[in-house]
Amino acid sequence: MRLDVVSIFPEYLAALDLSLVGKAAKSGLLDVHLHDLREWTYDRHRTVDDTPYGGGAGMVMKPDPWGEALDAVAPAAGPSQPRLIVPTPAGRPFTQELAYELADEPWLAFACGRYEGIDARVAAHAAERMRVDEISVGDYVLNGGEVAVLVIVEAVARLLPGVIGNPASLAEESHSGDGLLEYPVYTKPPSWRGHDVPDVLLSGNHKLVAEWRHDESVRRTAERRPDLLAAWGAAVGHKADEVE
Ligand SMILES: COC(=O)COc1cccc(COC(=O)c2cn[nH]c2)c1
Repeated sequence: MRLDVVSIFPEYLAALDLSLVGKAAKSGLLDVHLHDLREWTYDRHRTVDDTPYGGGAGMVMKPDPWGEALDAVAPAAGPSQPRLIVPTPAGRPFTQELAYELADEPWLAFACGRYEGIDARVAAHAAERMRVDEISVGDYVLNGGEVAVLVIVEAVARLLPGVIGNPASLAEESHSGDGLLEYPVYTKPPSWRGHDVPDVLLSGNHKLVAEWRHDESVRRTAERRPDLLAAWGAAVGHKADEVE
C-alpha cells in the first residue's frame, strides 16, 4: 500500500517510522510519502490560510495550495488515483469496519486540515477524479488532522497481511468480531498486590474459560457501551434485557 500525507507539519508524521508501521514501511508493505503543503505556496510568508467568507472567527485553508499539492501527489493524468481521506470533526465515524475497508485500498492519500478547516471546494474538486472520504476519529476537536492520520494509519496498517505477527490476535479484539468489547486479560503472577486472577482462567477448562470470557464481554459492553450491546442483541436475536 502507498500512503501520501500532506500537512503543514509533516514532521508530526515522523512517528509513522516507528514500531509496526515503521516495520511495515521497511519491509515494503507500506510506501509512505510525506509532503509539506507549503511546498505549493509562492509568497514570501508561504501563506496557506485566509479569512473565512461569510465572516466568523478563525482562518480557512486556501484552496490553491491544496489543489496544487493534490495535483503533484496524484496527477490527474496518472494511471490511477488514490482514495483521499480528510480527517475532520464533521466526518463519517472511523470504525474497525472502515479500517478493514481502507486496508484493501492500494493507495491512500491524507489531507491534514488545520485552523477552521480546508476550503470545501478542495474536496469537491478532488472528488471529480478520486474517491474522497471525510472521516472523524471521535467526537472532539483537534488542532489538526495529523494526529487523526496517525490513528487511521495505525488501525489500517496493522490489518495488512504480514504486518501483525499473529493474525489470530486480530480476531479476538474489541470491535473486530462479534461486536462486543474484549474481555479483561491477565498474565503471571496469579496473585499480585492482593489482586488474584479469576480462578476459571487457571482451571484449564477451555469451555468454562470461553463462557467466562463471553460473559465478561457482555457485562463490559452493557456497562460501557450500551449502544453496542443493543446492536449486538439485535444481531444475535437476544433482547438486551435478557442480560442480567
Ligand atoms: C474538510 O475537512 C477539513 O476541513 C478538516 O479541517 C480540520 C480543521 C481542524 C482540525 C481538523 C482535524 O480533525 C479533527 O479535529 C478531528 C477528526 N476527527 N475528530 C476530530 C481538521
